[in-house]
Amino acid sequence: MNQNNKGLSILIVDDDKTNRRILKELVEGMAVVLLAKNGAQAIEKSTELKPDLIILDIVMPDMDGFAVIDTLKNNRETHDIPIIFITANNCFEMEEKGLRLGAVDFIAKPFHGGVVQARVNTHLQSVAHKKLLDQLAHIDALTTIANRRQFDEVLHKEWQYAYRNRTEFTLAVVDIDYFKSYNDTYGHLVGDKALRSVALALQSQLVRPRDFVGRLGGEEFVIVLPETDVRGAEVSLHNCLNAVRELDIPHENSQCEACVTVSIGSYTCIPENMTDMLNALNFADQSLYLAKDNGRNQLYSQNYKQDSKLVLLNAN
Ligand SMILES: Nc1nc2c(ncn2[C@@H]2O[C@H](COP(=O)(O)OP(=O)(O)OP(=O)(O)O)[C@@H](O)[C@H]2O)c(=O)[nH]1
Repeated sequence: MNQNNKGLSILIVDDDKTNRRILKELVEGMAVVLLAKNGAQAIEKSTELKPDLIILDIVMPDMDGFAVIDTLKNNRETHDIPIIFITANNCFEMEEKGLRLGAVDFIAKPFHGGVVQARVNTHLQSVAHKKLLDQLAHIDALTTIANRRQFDEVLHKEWQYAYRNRTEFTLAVVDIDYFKSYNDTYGHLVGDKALRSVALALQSQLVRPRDFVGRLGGEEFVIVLPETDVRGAEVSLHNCLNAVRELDIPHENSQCEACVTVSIGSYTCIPENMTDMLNALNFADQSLYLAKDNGRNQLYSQNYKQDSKLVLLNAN
């Protein structure tokens, strides 16, 4: 068993039961094994379960391996899954065709068990590395919460969801108060530590699975609350204000409290179209400006409705 590949899955596609069993026995120590006995099942399971690697037979009734790879490579959901062809019908033309269609490898039957295991292991290792790099690319190194890149992706996805399903959606921008003077007073390294604590305090208040907090940059964070109306958002965001204040990080030069606090600006709406996404961020920014202007350590909440009420909640 290769510990590095833990948590990965392999889909074995073969119309022959014995082949499926032998291949399963060969690779089951390396990853979770899924099985499909024809092309249609292979496509269904790939789309639904998103395996990390597919071992695909070429000659199968109804839909052969070439048709399967063609379908998977043309689907945005599955086109990145690496595919290894395995076939008794092996000749250079078949191998070339398979590789040109996007397969990462080609194994001829009858196969040698050790060779199959070594090749599968190599591909699983590169999947694991890719996943790790992908994770790192979406995390803010200082605070360990999501970064700007992940925020952009989440915002796009959740905005689209809210637009399609006509659900309310809240976007909030959070900014640490008087952080320049915090750095000037305590030094940049202590400032970094405070940034980390604030990030984790915000994160601790977001309990629903799709709630999201990320660092936009500097001392600014962003919160996405899908399927959340203005009232629900105000409760969560007020909790965020309190959680930061309750960290009780001394800030002797803050002009609003004796500890580190944040101001939050939010905007709640049901998206009217896909292009309004940036306007929502502008509205949340505008709310933040108003919260700062009104004395900091508070939430300023706006919503899209005609009867829009502007809410100011002090943290205390
Ligand atoms: N320690 C630390 N400081 C940072 C980081 N990124 C940005 N900052 C600092 O955050 C401060 C932000 O200052 P300003 O934009 O003037 O805002 P502020 O002093 O918080 O004032 P208000 O937002 O108006 O309350 C600057 O001094 C930046 O250097 C970081 O990664 N680490």
